[in-house]
Amino acid sequence: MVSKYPILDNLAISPNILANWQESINLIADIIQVPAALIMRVHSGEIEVFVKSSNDDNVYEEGERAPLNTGLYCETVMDTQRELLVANALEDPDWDQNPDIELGMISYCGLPLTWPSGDVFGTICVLDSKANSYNETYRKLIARFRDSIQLSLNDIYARSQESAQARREIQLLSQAVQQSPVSVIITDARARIEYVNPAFEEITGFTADEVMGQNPSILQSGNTLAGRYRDMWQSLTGKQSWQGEMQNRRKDGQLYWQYLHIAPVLGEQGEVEHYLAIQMDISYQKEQEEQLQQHAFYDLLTGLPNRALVLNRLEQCLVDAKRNQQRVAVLFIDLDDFKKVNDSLGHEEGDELLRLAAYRLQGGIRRGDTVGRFGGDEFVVLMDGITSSNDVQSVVEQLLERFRELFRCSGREFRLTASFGIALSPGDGESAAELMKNADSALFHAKKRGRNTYSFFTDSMNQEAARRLQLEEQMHGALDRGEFEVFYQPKVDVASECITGVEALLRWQNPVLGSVSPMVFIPVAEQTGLILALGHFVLEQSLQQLQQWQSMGLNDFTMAVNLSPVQFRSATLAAEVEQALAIAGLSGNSLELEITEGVLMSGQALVDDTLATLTAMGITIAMDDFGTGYSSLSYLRRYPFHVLKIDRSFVNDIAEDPADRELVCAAIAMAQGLGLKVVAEGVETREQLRILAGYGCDVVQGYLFSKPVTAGELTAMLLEQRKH
Ligand SMILES: Nc1nc2c(ncn2[C@@H]2O[C@@H]3COP(=O)(O)O[C@H]4[C@@H](O)[C@H](n5cnc6c(=O)[nH]c(N)nc65)O[C@@H]4COP(=O)(O)O[C@H]3[C@H]2O)c(=O)[nH]1
Repeated sequence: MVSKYPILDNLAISPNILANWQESINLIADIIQVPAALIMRVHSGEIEVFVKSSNDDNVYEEGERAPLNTGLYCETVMDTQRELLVANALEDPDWDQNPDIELGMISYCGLPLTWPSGDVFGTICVLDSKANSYNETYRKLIARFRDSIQLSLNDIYARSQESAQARREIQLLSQAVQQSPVSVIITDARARIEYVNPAFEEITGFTADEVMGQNPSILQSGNTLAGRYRDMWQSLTGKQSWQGEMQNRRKDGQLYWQYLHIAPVLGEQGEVEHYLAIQMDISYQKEQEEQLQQHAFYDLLTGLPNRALVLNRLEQCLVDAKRNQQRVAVLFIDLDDFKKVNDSLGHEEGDELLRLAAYRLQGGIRRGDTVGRFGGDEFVVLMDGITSSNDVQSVVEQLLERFRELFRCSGREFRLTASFGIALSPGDGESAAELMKNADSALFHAKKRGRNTYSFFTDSMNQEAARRLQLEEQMHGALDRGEFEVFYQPKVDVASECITGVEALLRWQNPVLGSVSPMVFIPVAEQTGLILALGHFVLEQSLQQLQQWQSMGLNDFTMAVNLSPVQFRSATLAAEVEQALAIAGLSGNSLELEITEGVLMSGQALVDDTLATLTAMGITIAMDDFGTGYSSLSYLRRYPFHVLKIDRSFVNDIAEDPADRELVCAAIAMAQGLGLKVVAEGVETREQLRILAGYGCDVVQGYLFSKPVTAGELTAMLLEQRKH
């Protein structure tokens, strides 16, 4: 049956409140002295005796229900929502038929009870078996009890609303947990699993049933450091939450990375009742991270630690070494002439060779030491736990030994050596930066000593490095400041002792460093790249000078200009020379270019092409410093040389040293056999000249005739010669 009022009869009334109401109803019955005081509760189509006064003569039974629409007093109260007072039903034609009369109840006084929502609860009422007008005091009393019951109803209603809200929230939360892509585990206080969500099942491969009651340690991979678990339990037993990364194992044995947030759930007394763990599978992120790490800290070509990681490890080694009162060695390694080999090999094979060199280094160091690649052909070895330099020396010698074996790459064999610079903490530096710098200086020194060797750092190298730095600083902008000047040294025909040519030699006069030898600044300019601008300057200046001399009628000699191997790496060299000749208005016949073995060793096609173009322009090509390299002879045959310049180191001792004499004699004979003109450098004495003339040397150059001089001085010399 549909109720005629909005009713809310499903809300439970707690036993506490019921007990309260019972007391109130008993009190009302006592005070007003009636056989029945009642709280009635409406249901759909019925009304229930909800609480009744417990006096013996009460004719109503608790829980007893009567149908509505039967003319009950209470129904009228509920209908009108007002107080009803019937003093004597028997005498009241409106009430003389009501069902309570049958129970002997002929008077009634009642008030409505409603929920705060407006739904009807029922009534509070008193009934008497005799006529009763319920004076003002009684009616107020009933009203006061009604108000108090009404307050309870308000409370019950509010709380029911709250718990309904809470229920809704819990429902929502549990749905969220169920559907969450994040794995959720709830355990009891002893870490036995009580709940896992579907994401857990999916990530771990375990079903909820399989893990119930188990410890989450079933997921452990054995790869997470014990310290991490200790750390976690320390937080949890301290009732703190913990978060971190762990590597776990799925049911099928596969490893995965997870980010874990675990928190204790505390009871009302503050004791741990559960643990709630949330896990995210971060394997993918981890993989990305590792890749980034790999890129950031490892060299892609060789897989060795890169500069950043090596420096990092060095810092760490230095801290440990200080604590243990031990030393750290830094070995700076550079592959000798790798550039040339690389140029002749091509990129891929060059890379392969670097990888092979990296393996050799790796195979020659002690376990625990670090080999890193600094870029290019530079490597670094870090050795800790060193007590003396002997420890390092034996390792370096072993490494040099490993490099003695030929490298095999693309079916070819290569000899590739390495130079080592060594610095040891704390003597050669306390910081990573200082040690690296000093190992680098030592390497520079080893290179200067002829490569394929090693040098320990010394203080004098420091000074050398400082000087080099100063040199670089001063060289910067020196060309624009006009600090460079081209000097000229005559070349003299042995038979006539006439000047048949001049060699352009660069001079640098710096306000801070004074006069700097080209032996010193040319290698630095080659390394910094400044040689390109310097080379261009010399070419331009010397050709313009030659043009001036020619315009003065001094035209029966050539101009020799030195070219650095670095200039030969530029594809535009031949064009540059051609342009300089054109600007000076000269033909190629008046120019001689002196190149060293270094240019040819790289063996690249570019060198062949450039030399061919230059020769085609009528330019004379001279091999400079003959005798100082190893393969000069084969190069002589292979390339289009016109002139051979015998290095002054052989000429120097020619009068005293029979071996040098032999060598020079053989060189001249061979050059002549190949149709080359021979120029001997560094002739200082008549005796040397006599010997050279005896061997058939064509031209000499040296202090005997003149040091390199300014253009003005040489003009005077040329004019003087013309007179004779
Ligand atoms: N002791 C002694 N030395 C003599 C004698 N006659 C000549 N010399 C020196 O021998 C060197 C000959 O030049 P180099 O072998 O081409 O050797 C040159 C050359 O390799 C390089 N260089 C000089 N100018 C240039 C340049 O413009 N470009 C390039 N790429 N290199 C240059 O620097 C080197 C040294 O140049 P310099 O100091 O001018 O030294 C010059 C010259 O001054 C002598 O009788 N006794």
